Amino acid sequence: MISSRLSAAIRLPTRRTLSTLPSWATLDPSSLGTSRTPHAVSNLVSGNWTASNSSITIPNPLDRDAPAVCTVPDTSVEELRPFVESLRGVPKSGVHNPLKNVERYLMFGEISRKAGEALSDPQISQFFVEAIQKTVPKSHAQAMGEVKVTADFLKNFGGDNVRFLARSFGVPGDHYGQFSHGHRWPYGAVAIVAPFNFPLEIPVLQLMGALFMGNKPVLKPAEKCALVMEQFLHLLHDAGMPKQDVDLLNCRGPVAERLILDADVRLTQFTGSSRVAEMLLEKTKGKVKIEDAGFDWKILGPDVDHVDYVAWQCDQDAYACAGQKCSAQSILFAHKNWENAGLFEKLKANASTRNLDDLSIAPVLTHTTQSILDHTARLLEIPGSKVLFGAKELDNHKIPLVYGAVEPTAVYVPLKEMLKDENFGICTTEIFGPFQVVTTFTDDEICHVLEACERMSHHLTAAVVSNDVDFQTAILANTVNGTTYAGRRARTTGAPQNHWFGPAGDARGAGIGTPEAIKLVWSCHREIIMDTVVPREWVQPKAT
Ligand SMILES: NC(=O)c1ccc[n+]([C@@H]2O[C@H](COP(=O)([O-])OP(=O)(O)OC[C@H]3O[C@@H](n4cnc5c(N)ncnc54)[C@H](O)[C@@H]3O)[C@@H](O)[C@H]2O)c1
Repeated sequence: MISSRLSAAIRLPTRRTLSTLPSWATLDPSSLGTSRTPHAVSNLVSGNWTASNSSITIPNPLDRDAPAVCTVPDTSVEELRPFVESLRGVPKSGVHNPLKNVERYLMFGEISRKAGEALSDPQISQFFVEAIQKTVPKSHAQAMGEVKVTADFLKNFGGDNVRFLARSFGVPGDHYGQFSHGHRWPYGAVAIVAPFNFPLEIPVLQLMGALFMGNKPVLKPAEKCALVMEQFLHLLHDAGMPKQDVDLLNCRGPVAERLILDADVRLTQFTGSSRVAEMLLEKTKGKVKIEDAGFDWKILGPDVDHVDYVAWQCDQDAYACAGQKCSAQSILFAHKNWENAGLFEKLKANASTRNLDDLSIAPVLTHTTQSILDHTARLLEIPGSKVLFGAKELDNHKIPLVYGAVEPTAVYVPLKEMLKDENFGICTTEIFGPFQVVTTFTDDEICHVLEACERMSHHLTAAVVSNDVDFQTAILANTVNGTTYAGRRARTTGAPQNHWFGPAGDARGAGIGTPEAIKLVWSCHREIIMDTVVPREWVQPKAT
């Protein structure tokens, strides 16, 4: 039965007492999707929690017969005025900058430290794990990983580390009294549009970056998981963040777009599909930094070793979180030596251990079962292609029909066929689910593998699984993906707080997580040239 599965996977306490809930919480995650009166998520604008005239009901993603998980404000364009006024009240010079309200750098260092400590508290981390799992089902380990990365990120920016983000530099001038300073300057009113798949990590890392650099952000989370960030804002307020510092807008996409245009938002950081990214870029005339679709490749080089390890990592990269990571392994190029070593059988065996009971496989929230099976069928029209495993609906599930329920799937396509113009597009289309394309190559075909990487449209993550330095260097030197792992343990997934995560090869690309990413996305360069001393002996020269 689904209900017993759910409680096992999510580790629901049978009964939660008030003392086990954080003092700031406005919901009990264990009651989400079980209560006939679902939690109603609120908006936050200019420091006030508000409701909208109508709401969106978020179904229980694991059980179509169960009560809704929550309702989310369906804010209409007519209700945007307070949000527009809040953002229009923010000067272009931001809420703080290196010359204004500098004490706020320290204030955010302290908020970040406290929030990181809070999120590391076992009761609070479990609160967020459950809230994540109820909205975007994923295994306990994956949900806990998301919470831990977020907590570690927040702890990284405690103390003076927020002000260090705004570190300036100076260069001596041409004459006495002249000196130039390069500063990191905020944009003022900014927006963050976040996707559903990491309900906590992606919005928190971008939101804090925006705040650290002196901006006032409005956050628009994905509808399906909005309750997670609603609760996190309560945590931030408890950690000392003024309520006016962040607005939270819950609405459908086009309404958020209206706000961004009407409030003259100076910069939007968008994470989500390429379709929406392109549309927003066009409407805002380019004032968007994007983290969009990931079609991520892994190349297994000729040097075969540690086959079990590599098979395990391939399975995790393709199917953890039901493949709903933008960094998920979308295509595997395996040297023939790996096929001969039995890699594909091991991949199949690993995938077969995944099940709904522990959420090692889970609902797909942006494709239906039929659309994934249709995509598979289209790939199978390519000569020589075949199903390695999967390509079936999950057994015995109650996932709502608007979502997808498919087994971990791998479709083999011959490399030469893949490269044909009529096939390349479909072979390199991101399916945001437990789905990958697999192909093989020989030593003579490395150039074709590189050609495939060159022709792909998105360059987010990649992995070169090889300790053969010649091979590794040839691949790394001729490709561009922004976050690329190399070596026997290389993976495509992994966006911890300690390294850059983001695309390369795209002038509009954003990054997330590190000081470099924060500075790049959330501040611009301002040069202030001090020129203070007119020489006593100055004589007016001829006009030029
Ligand atoms: N590159 C990355 O770091 C990264 C990370 C996570 C997800 N993704 C990508 O996100 C996609 C899946 O996420 P999704 O289904 O939530 O994406 P999506 O584009 O459907 O939605 C993302 C957000 O945009 C909002 N939105 C929709 N239309 C809008 C509009 N016209 N104006 C403003 N906002 C609008 C949505 O409500 C949501 O909050 C995948 O393609 C995945 O690869 C990328």
